[in-house]
Amino acid sequence: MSKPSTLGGACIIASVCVGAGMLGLPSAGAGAWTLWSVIAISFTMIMMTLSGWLLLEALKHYELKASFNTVAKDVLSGKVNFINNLSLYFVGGILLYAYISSSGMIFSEMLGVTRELASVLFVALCSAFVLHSTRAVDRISMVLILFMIISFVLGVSGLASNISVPVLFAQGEGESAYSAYALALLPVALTSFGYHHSVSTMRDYYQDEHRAKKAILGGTLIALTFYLGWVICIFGNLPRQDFGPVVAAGGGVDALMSALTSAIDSNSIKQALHIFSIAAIVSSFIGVGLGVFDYLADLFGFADDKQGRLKTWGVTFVPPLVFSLVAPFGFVAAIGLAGAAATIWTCIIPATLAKTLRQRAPEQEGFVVPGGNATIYVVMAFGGLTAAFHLLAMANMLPVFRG
Ligand SMILES: N[C@@H](Cc1ccccc1)C(=O)O
Repeated sequence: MSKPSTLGGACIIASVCVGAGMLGLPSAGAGAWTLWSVIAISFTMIMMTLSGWLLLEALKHYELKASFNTVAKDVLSGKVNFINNLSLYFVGGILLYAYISSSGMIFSEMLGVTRELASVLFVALCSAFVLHSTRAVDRISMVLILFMIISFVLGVSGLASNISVPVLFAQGEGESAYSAYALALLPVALTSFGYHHSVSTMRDYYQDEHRAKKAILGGTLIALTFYLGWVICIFGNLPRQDFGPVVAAGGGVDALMSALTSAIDSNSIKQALHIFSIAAIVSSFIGVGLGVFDYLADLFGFADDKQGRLKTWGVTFVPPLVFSLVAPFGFVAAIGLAGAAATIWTCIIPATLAKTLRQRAPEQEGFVVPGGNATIYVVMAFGGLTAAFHLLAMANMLPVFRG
């Protein structure tokens, strides 16, 4: 049997990363603008790669089939494990909520129906793939990814040819230095580099931590390239002050697209970007939906037959749909909140697991993340501070850009 290629695994990780987080980056980064957004996004990429590696290091003590949950159950106390599971479910639920809310807005405009009806139709149609089978999700994901790649290349290359360098590198003046706004970008950037439930899959796929490590780095590097290209192309076309209405509308993709639409003339670029944002939302909805679906089926012990799957479908999709119908709130706020919760199981818990297991087996054989215990503490601090920044921004205690 031929060995799986590193690039293949890197593509899996990249496709898990690319999603809602990426769509939220331009609105969340508008305050910090180009230079500080590039710094914040690149720094988050390094931290999130290290935290994935720490999880990989923790996994090396267990059999290849072991999952995140296996290690967490073995190492953590019942209470901490409960919090870990809760944060996993919370992140999945809030992401589904954000996808449903924004697709409701996009499709109500396209179809000329109410936002509520558009949301219900979207959930009914797209969750049907998840309800049917993993295979159906696999098939439709490939089609969507193809659409995403083509429309991204067409749209972004169109934007790239229109970049205005003075707009891109506009400098903050006097009191309102742009750097302070970078802190509020971190939670959204953290969400956009979330892939950690797939670390154990990578290890099992390569049967080797060192190759899995390369695939993870490759995946986060591909995602970083996408994100920087995306942010730079948008910031070079849409001046900072034009983000005011986008931020006021919650930073959703629909608002971003209508602002871009008035800033560019080419119809084909507009179409390509529109298709890209819809394909990205649908594929993330289905991908995250499947993850939550499998997780809840396992948690509640629902059977894998028609009736069991229908029950799992209900607990997975109905709560976020109801929330989005009764209380639709800003896209960027939801993605940031997802980041603030995701920090628990993507940074803090992986670092804790690696630390505990280094103490349990001090001989340090096999894969060890470089940097000693300093790496562990830096990742923990990054995770804790990022959650704190989101809470401070929510309480209006951090500078929040309003255009
Ligand atoms: N990175 C994904 C969301 C995600 C977060 C955390 C873990 C897994 C996935 C996105 O941007 O849509």
